Amino acid sequence: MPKALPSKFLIAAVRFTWTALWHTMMARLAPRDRAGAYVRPESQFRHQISDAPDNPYQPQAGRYRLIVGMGCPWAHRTLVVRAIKGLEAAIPVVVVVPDPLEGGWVFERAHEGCRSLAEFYRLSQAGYTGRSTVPVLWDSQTRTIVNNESAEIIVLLDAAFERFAARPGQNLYPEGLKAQIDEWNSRIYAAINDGVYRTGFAQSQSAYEQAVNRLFAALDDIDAALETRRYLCGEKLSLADVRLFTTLIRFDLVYHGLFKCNRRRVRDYAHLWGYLRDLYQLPGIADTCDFDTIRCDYYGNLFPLNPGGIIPPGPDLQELSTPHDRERLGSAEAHTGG
Ligand SMILES: N[C@@H](CCC(=O)N[C@@H](CS)C(=O)NCC(=O)O)C(=O)O
Repeated sequence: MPKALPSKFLIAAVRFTWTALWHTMMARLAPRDRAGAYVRPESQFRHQISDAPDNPYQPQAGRYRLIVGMGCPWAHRTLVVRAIKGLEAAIPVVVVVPDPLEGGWVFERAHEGCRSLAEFYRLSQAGYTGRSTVPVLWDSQTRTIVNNESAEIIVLLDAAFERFAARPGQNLYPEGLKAQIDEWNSRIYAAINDGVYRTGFAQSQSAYEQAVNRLFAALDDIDAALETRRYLCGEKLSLADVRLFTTLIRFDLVYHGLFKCNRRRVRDYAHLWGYLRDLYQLPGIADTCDFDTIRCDYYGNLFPLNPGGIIPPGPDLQELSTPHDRERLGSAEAHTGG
């Protein structure tokens, strides 16, 4: 005998309780404004590494550590720049993984005597109560966090470690293109990098619709722009491409399903799909992409978005390695010099 559906009283009670709990958990996971839109907290450690004489954080090989979670798109930016510049030997990486019960990051192996990233933040700044996010650029000499804002870490990795880079001269933020890169960055950040989170973390229908419309309008525009230029700023790779890449590479894998960004997939776009394959196939980049971890981190750990914890296996990403035919639009190098 098939079982009857639950009674309407049970359905009403469970709906009420689950919705209330969902809003409570979402409010912790994703702070929101009054309209239910996600508001990302500000990063709090904002020092620079440079050879300015009065700066305590001087460029040195082996002194700094990059702390990353392999699922995180913001941390992924720093790994991509590290790979493009050839800074693997100069700046070792320390990996953290999500702890589903604690709801935060923990070290794969205890680091500086800390098990969790939250303890590690407090080691750097006693009494720290903000979010313990990745990426973190850590100074092992002063045992302090230099910077925990990916947008700044990638600029300083590009500029400050030139003499330790295995591939020096790859300039991802050249003087002459700064204004153009900054313009792309602000559009891409709001509508796409943060936009997928604003879509997935929306706590009202109207906040969701606003974010998802803005996201796909931006993707449509960029797809059109990429018809005639190989990269966002023309022939040469720049930081704007790096910032777009780490969201695009996660798009069909997790944002399309889990974050309800499902109007189209990247692979449905005429030019974005070839562009993504082009970036993925640049030397060293595929090694920075850990698809299993991305899938597990998002589907397995964002409990309020996926309470059943089921992790889907798809999509098949083999095609990322197929020819993209974008060489015809220009060279694959970043700017050299200037
Ligand atoms: N603005 C930061 C955001 C970094 C961020 O939100 N990282 C997430 C992982 S994808 C995180 O560590 N979240 C932990 C938390 O919010 O407690 C950056 O770009 O560096």
